[in-house]
Amino acid sequence: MTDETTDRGITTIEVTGTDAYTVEVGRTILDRIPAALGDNVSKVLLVHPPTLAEKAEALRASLAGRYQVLLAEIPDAETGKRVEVAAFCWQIMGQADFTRTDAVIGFGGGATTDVAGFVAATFLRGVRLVQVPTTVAGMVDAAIGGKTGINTNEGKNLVGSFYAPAGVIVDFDLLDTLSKNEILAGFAEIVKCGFIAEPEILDLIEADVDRVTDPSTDEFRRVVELSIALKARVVSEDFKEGGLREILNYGHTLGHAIEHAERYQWRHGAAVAVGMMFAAELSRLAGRLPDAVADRHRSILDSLSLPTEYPVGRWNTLLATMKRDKKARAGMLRFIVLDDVAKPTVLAGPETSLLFTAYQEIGS
Ligand SMILES: NC(=O)c1ccc[n+]([C@@H]2O[C@H](COP(=O)([O-])OP(=O)(O)OC[C@H]3O[C@@H](n4cnc5c(N)ncnc54)[C@H](O)[C@@H]3O)[C@@H](O)[C@H]2O)c1
Ligand SMILES: O=C(O)C(=O)C[C@@H](O)[C@H](O)[C@H](O)COP(=O)(O)O
Ligand SMILES: [Zn+2]
Repeated sequence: MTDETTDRGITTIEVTGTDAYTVEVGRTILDRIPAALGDNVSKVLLVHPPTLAEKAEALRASLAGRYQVLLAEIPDAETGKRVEVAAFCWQIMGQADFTRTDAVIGFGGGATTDVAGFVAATFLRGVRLVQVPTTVAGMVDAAIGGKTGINTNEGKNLVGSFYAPAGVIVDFDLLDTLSKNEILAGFAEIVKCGFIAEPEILDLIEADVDRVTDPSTDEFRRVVELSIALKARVVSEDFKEGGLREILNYGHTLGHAIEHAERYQWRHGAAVAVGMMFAAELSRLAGRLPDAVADRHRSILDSLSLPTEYPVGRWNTLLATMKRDKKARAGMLRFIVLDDVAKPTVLAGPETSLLFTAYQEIGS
């Protein structure tokens, strides 16, 4: 960390590996974007959703002295994660004669950074990418680790690539317009980090849920930084999800199937919350997880007003979609389950009857 960043209270978290980069966390730090972009960049595509138009225009103006900045306003949330939207961005870059020394900035929630990352990964087979997340889910998870992607009619994130950003700037000032519901949805990924590896997160949520979910508090910063540091450690060791990285998918097998079944009208965090509850029940019924830890999932998710139930009649649809989960192998479903807090493992090929019993436990 340089003296300049230390003096400004910026936390730097390193992601190591072939394409190493830094995640910088702080307040009022968007002026760190040029350093993250690196040298020789002349054109920048700033990808953002309509909700962030004002903030994106301010960012464009602040960068305009150094770069030619083109704004790409894309549809909001999951409607932005479509191939037509990627094609819209490719067209802007093609018409502006972008070269391999030009860059993309993903400026938005996880949906925006996922599609911006995919655009950067694919245009000219890869241009520089800086992620500037504006939601809690984006800050602790989506902007870090290089999973980029879009949805297809058949399922969530079915097309994408692993493509590391050149840097990630996490500026808490950007959360000033984010609704409490969206903050709480982002907490599903933080709770995930708590159960798979960082029990301190669970203790902090249980100690004072109002303070921990308030972006102005030290507790909020602590759980965000713990989550980022965990993600950085995991993706540094296993960028392309050969093994360890699968733990970050806790709750996502059923969660993604719910998002698909709900035509993306459910927030990702809400679907992952139900998915984690299901995975906890599955772990318990498989004889691995103590009842108390499964119950702890329910009480923590309840305290964050996140859902823990789903209509029992939807099972067949969800099961069919889960077969397209990226962890599945040759028709065999694989789930991340827990042996205890911070002890994640893989449950491969569970009996359909066991899955259905676990689902009944969360059925409404
Ligand atoms: N690549 C990864 O590793 C990874 C990890 C986690 C989640 N994801 C993906 O991220 C998405 C979920 O992320 P999300 O919860 O950020 O959803 P999102 O991007 O849909 O954002 C949620 C909503 O908040 C709005 N918004 C964003 N920033 C705002 C701000 N500062 N003020 C006001 N409104 C704002 C958005 O316009 C949107 O309506 C999903 O598509 C999920 O699959 C990817
Ligand atoms: O970074 C990862 O790896 C994750 O699994 C993080 C998840 O929170 C995220 O939602 C991710 O996009 C899911 O990836 P997928 O491979 O299941 O599509
Ligand atoms: Zn997720």
